Amino acid sequence: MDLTLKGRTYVVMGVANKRSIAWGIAQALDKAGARLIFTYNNERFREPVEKLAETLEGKESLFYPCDVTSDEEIAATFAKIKEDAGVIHGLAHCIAFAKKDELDGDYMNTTRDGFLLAQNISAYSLTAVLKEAKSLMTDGGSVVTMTYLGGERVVKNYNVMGVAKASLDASVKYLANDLGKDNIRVNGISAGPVRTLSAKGIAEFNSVLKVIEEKAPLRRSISPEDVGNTALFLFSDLAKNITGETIHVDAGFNIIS
Ligand SMILES: CCCCCCc1ccc(Oc2ccc(Oc3cccc(O)n3)cc2)c(O)c1
Repeated sequence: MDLTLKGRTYVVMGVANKRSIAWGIAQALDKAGARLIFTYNNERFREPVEKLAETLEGKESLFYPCDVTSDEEIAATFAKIKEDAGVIHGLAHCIAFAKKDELDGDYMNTTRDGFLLAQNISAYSLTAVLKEAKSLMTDGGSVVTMTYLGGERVVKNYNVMGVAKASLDASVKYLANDLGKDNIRVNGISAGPVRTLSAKGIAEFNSVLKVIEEKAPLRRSISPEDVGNTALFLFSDLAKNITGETIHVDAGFNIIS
């Protein structure tokens, strides 16, 4: 029983650039010997992701477009992955979006469109992806998605994304229940603030990062590598009886008021 993923294949969804949490996860899985399959939202991301993948130890990475708002595209992408790779052993879902102007000010300003968009991309997409991906996990599997404290309690400005993360957190549990009989585990990682491309969409992000470094029990911020290491554990056999769980990788910030 160990942390090696040699001979296993994982899908990593949501690498945008070298600062992405998804890239931290990819690097950890690569170091553990996994073969990686990357999906990206649109062609704009294909080249940067392929360039990053060239720096990995593993040289058999595969790349596919996947706009998670399209059921047809998800089905087509996983059909191609099934054709090209056959079996996958897990999937990292690092995808979320909300309108920038709804990540600032009063939550009450959320529009019906903005609410549904955030739910569609940041929460339902995990269910939509697993509908297609589960049939490729014939050896069982492990699924990890990214969540945040703002879905458990009010974090200023996180607003509509917090409600979407609450929806994602509940989805993790219902999906874990449905997929347990197929020996597929579903867990969340609740990461502390990381300075990513996505974080740029949140008002006053920098001040939240500063508060963490001053108030978190461990008095420091976290890195994509920290998240990658926890994801590696959740994908490994060491976590074989953990499902429906969310692990906070946030220097302990979630335990304080
Ligand atoms: C006020 C909260 C500070 C800590 C936020 C930590 C965090 C950082 C980034 C997170 O991921 C996203 C992903 C998409 C997203 O929506 C965006 C991002 C950029 C532009 C845009 O129009 N929408 C907002 C946050 C996330 O879910 C949580």
